[in-house]
Formats: sequence, structure tokens, C-alpha cells
Amino acid sequence: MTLYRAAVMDTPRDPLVEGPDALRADADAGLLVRDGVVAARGPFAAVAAAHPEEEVVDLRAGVLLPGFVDTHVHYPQVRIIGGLGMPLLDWLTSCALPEEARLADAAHARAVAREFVDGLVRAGTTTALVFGSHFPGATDAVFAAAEAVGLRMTAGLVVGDRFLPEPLLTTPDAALAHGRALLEKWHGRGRLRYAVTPRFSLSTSDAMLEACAELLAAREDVWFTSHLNENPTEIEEVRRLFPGAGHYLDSYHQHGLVTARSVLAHNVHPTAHELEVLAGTGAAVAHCPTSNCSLGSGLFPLAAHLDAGVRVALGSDVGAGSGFCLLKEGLQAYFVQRLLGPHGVDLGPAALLHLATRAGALALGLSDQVGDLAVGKQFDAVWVRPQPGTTLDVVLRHGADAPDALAKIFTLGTPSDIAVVWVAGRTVSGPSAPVPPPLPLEAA
Ligand SMILES: O=c1[nH]c(=O)c2nc[nH]c2[nH]1
Ligand SMILES: [Zn+2]
Repeated sequence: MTLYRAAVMDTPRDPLVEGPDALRADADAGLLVRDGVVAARGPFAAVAAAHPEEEVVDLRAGVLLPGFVDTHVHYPQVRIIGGLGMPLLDWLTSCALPEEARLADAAHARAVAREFVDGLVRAGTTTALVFGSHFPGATDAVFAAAEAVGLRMTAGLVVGDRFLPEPLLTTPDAALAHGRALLEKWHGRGRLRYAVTPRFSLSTSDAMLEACAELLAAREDVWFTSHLNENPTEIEEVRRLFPGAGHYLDSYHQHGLVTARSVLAHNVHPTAHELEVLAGTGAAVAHCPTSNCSLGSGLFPLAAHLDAGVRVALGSDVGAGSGFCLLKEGLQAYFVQRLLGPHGVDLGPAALLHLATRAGALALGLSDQVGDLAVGKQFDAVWVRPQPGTTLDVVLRHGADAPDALAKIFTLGTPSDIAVVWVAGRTVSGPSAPVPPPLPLEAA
């Protein structure tokens, strides 16, 4: 057992519903961790007195937060982060899809999988819903990389049978067979789960979406993820391709793909009826603010989602998004709501923390395990500890109170300020993280 002593902040209650007081901030907390689980929590003096024999790890030089939960991120796109200046469909054609085709090469895919998982944990992400690759071998590689590091990951084979470059195309039968094999191998293994992942309606025929439905029905605890209402040109094209669908969401819903185990990314341009269906089914939306800004997709209507009762969490959407760190996504979400003026939601620091942690856990059906640091939860945590003398270090030393410190962390924090990351009590990034094996590049 280990007794961590730290300033701890988390949001077991929802600040978007209950207001800023929902931030739980303990200036000098003791968290006793046994077998990767928070076994006791309270004022440090009280927990230490009750467990005098435990080794104490003193983290008071920084702030301890729950591990971040990224609800939308693309594994094959790590190396193309930063492709600026294009709207969605141009960016896909000239930037993302050519790079994704390179994952046909197994050694390349393994290297990218390692870079991807490493990028996530260095940024403090301990749980992620991941778009895999169009290639079964490459998707297998990202599961293996996540398992090796210990990342809590839900992912799946990305499938499509139109719009894509030829090497990325598949058929409904092949998608089903490959998806089933990956699901049987990885779903429920350790912290890994499978998500049925059609790329987006634009790249999937009704027959492909029917194959997705068949795979989703294979096991009751399998997840579903895809894209929705990201860009006006995309939406228009989906309307043309699915004349029988009432709207974009309907192209999935008609096949039974929209449920409480569905996470749809973006939804920047929803109709009122789509919000109603999302709320009614319990499906969640992954809000990807840096991606939406970078591709010029639009300003996310968070208020309309919340008013309709739709669950929303954050996604980095790497590689259209500008990096893995959910602190940056939180800040960008805040900026976007400010730009919406009277139509924006007032996102205080507690709301940003919730969106980056517990909201993601809720969206992924994992809130009984992760998302906050209550007793009984897994010790998935990040220690924000800026290097002495950095601007974040300076402003934290002159902060007023806990919400103020949290606002500063979201404003200035980067992966280099995240000193240690734990998943289930084990260090996955930081000084004592296991050194990963060498890249298998010689196999190329
Ligand atoms: O932001 C996005 N990134 C993608 O890779 C993608 N594919 C379909 N739609 C998409 N949107
Ligand atoms: Zn995406």
C-alpha cells in the first residue's frame, strides 16, 4: 500500500449542473492506495494516523488530479498533427488518409502505436476511446501497445467501403470477420474493450452499417463510435447519400447503432431532433475543440446539448486536434464558449476538470471505476508539477485558491508539466515508469 499526500482536486459531482461548488478540493489530502484502488481518503493527518505503517509519498509540490479521459482520438494520425489550413474533407484527402494508408506496413504501424500510446500517457490521459486503423494488423498493434503500457483503452477497427483511398476500403463481410476476430481477442482483456468503428456515414454504405450492427450485437458490452455533423459540406453529402435518413444521426440510428454505449464525435451542427435522439438514447458526444477550430468546423453548441440533456465529454481528435493534452482541449472549449457570447456556456475551472475527467468516464460507462479519486475508484491520476521557474510554477505559487490554481493549470499546463501519471496505481509515465522495449524498426 502507498499513502499519497497531496493537494487533490476532482469533480465527483457535475459542476455544469451543480455549479462551481461541485469542485472537491482538498489542500492536504491523504489517499491510501491498495492494489491500484483508492482504499481510504481524508485529511492527510487522519489517514496517516489510521495507517501509521504505510509508506508516504509526498506530492505537495504539485497538484493531484484524476487521469484524463479522451473520448475521441485517432491512433494512425500522430505523425500528421499540425496539418493546418484545410477544411475537413480536404484535410482528410490530402493529410489524414494518405498517412493512414501507411499503416499497411506492420513495422510502421507498431512504431506509430507506441508513439501514440506514449503521447497519450505523457499528456496525462489514462483512459481513451480510440479510432484504430483500417488495417486489422495495425489495430491489433495499438491494442498490444496499450496493454504493454497499461492504458485503459476502448478501440476498434475503422471500416469504410466508399470515399476512401483504395487501400483503406473493405467490404461488409471482411469488416465483420476482422472486427469479430479483434473483438474476441481484445474485448474484456485487462483494461481493453472493443468499439465498433465505422469511419463516418460518408464512407460507409447501409450494408456496411448493417455489418457494424451485427458486430455490435455480438456482445452486449461492446461500444460504438463514429463521427457526426462535423462540417456543412460533409453533412450535405451525407444527406445526399442517405435519402431515406431524416438527418445525419439517423444514418446510424436506422441501424440501431445509437445507444447508451455510443460516442459520436463533433456534432457541431446538430438539429433539434438529433439532440432529442441523442438524449433519449443516452448516447454521448465527444466535443473536440482544437480540431473544430483547426478545421474551421464551427463553434460547438454546448448549451443546446446540455439543455437537451445530451452527455458531453472532451476529445483531442488527434491528428486534426492540436495535441494529446486535454488541458489544452479544456482551454479551447472555454475559448469557444466565450466566443459564442450570450449563447456560450460559462465554463469555469471546475467544469473544465469535469469535462476532462468524470464526464469522459460517464460517456464511456466507466464512472464506477475512474473519473474521480473517491474511495473505491482506481488510482488513475496525474501529478501536475511544473518545473521550478516555469510560468505555470510562478503563477501557481501566486494563486489565490483551488479554483484559481485549476484555472491556471488549464491555461498554462502542457504535457511537460505532468510529472507522473498512474493507471490503476502503477506509474505509466514519469521517472519510475518502466522503460519501453526498443522499437522493432529492424523488421521494416
Ligand atoms: O476530424 C475528423 N477526423 C477524421 O479522421 C475523420 N474521418 C471522418 N471524419 C473525420 N473527422
Ligand atoms: Zn475524429
